[in-house]
Amino acid sequence: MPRIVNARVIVTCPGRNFVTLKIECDDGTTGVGDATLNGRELSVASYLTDHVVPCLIGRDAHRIEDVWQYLYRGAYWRRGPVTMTAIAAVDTALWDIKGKLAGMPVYQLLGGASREGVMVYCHANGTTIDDTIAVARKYQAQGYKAIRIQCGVPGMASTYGVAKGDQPYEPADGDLPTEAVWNTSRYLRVVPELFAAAREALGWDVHLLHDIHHRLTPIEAGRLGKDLEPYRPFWLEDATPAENQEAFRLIRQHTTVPLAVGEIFNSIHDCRELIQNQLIDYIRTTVVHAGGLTHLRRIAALADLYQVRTGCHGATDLSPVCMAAALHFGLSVPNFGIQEHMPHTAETDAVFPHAYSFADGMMHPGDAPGLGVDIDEALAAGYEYKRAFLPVNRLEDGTMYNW
Ligand SMILES: O=C(O)[C@@H](O)[C@@H](O)[C@H](O)[C@H](O)CO
Ligand SMILES: [Mg+2]
Repeated sequence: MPRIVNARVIVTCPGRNFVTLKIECDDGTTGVGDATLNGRELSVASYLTDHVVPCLIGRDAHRIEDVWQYLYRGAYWRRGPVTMTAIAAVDTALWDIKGKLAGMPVYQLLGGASREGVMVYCHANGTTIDDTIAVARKYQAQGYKAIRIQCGVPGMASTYGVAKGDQPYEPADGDLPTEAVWNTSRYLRVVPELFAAAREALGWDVHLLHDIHHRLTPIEAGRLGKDLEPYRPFWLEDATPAENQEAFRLIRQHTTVPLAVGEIFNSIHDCRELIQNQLIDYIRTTVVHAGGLTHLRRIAALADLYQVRTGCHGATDLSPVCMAAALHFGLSVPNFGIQEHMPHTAETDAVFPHAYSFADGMMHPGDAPGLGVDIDEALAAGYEYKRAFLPVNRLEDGTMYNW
């Protein structure tokens, strides 16, 4: 029986902060789990160091389900992004260990491959519509079959999803939260123009996605959905804040555009009504924030009953460890929809050597035993944590709004 003898929480910042849990067994086998929560990294690092790691030492690393239940029920204060990210890191690391001990890639342990590869979507963004289309053309030429398009809003200094200059897009951009300003009516005017231009330039053989990022009311989202129907979006994401899952009923009444939600969810309870009432088409929960592979499989199994497909979050503030785990999951899960893929920087990839690969619009986790990813601890040690907050967002009259 592989007994857990050590677990290290590694905080590193190769251009942006990542938190990784590395679990070590008495036979030397190790496993890694992503524990990164953008803007709240140290909360999870402390939760793991102070409240989880002491309870892991001496446990049987094979008992993934029992450890999951121990950490979930044993916390008493259930759920929440910090707790579920910490549990996810442990869960992911134990699946990595189990795969290594079995000599099999994790997707084989999850039931084997259900497809040849995992279709991914990338991000095309630009200050203007033309800039966005130019980036989208580049990705289309690289073979991506699905592209998320986001552009600046005329009259607004900045907007969600649009990088500054030629820097890679990184929202956590300040030692304290930067303040953005939002204007819904300007936004509602430019997005249909963006989609019209994108269809004109890119044609119909590419999936086009868009992230509203929690910024519309349900009826405004219904309006935008209606306006975009002629352009057949693959999905509209985070149309409205989803704490009130019922709100999506109103959007559904006004548009047939597929809806995706869930990157900020951390358990099945956040999405149960949305799924059971078929108020969404894709569930975005991901390995690192929704309790790991063990819980994500439960969410996907519920979604499958209601013809809801997966669309896991995959931004660059989720580490390559999460990306690897998501690809094993995406290769195997029956109701796979699509996987987000924002390529990490070379600096980050060097810290997290991995086996996953991209070709012809799809990714594959590789066949290395376990997850096929690790953390180079010596390299990681050279990148000191640098506090960074996600922005806040206000309306033009100063009212706090959703970022
Ligand atoms: O769909 C997405 O990728 C976005 O919603 C993310 O970029 C999100 O803003 C960040 O992950 C927040 O840290
Ligand atoms: Mg999003």
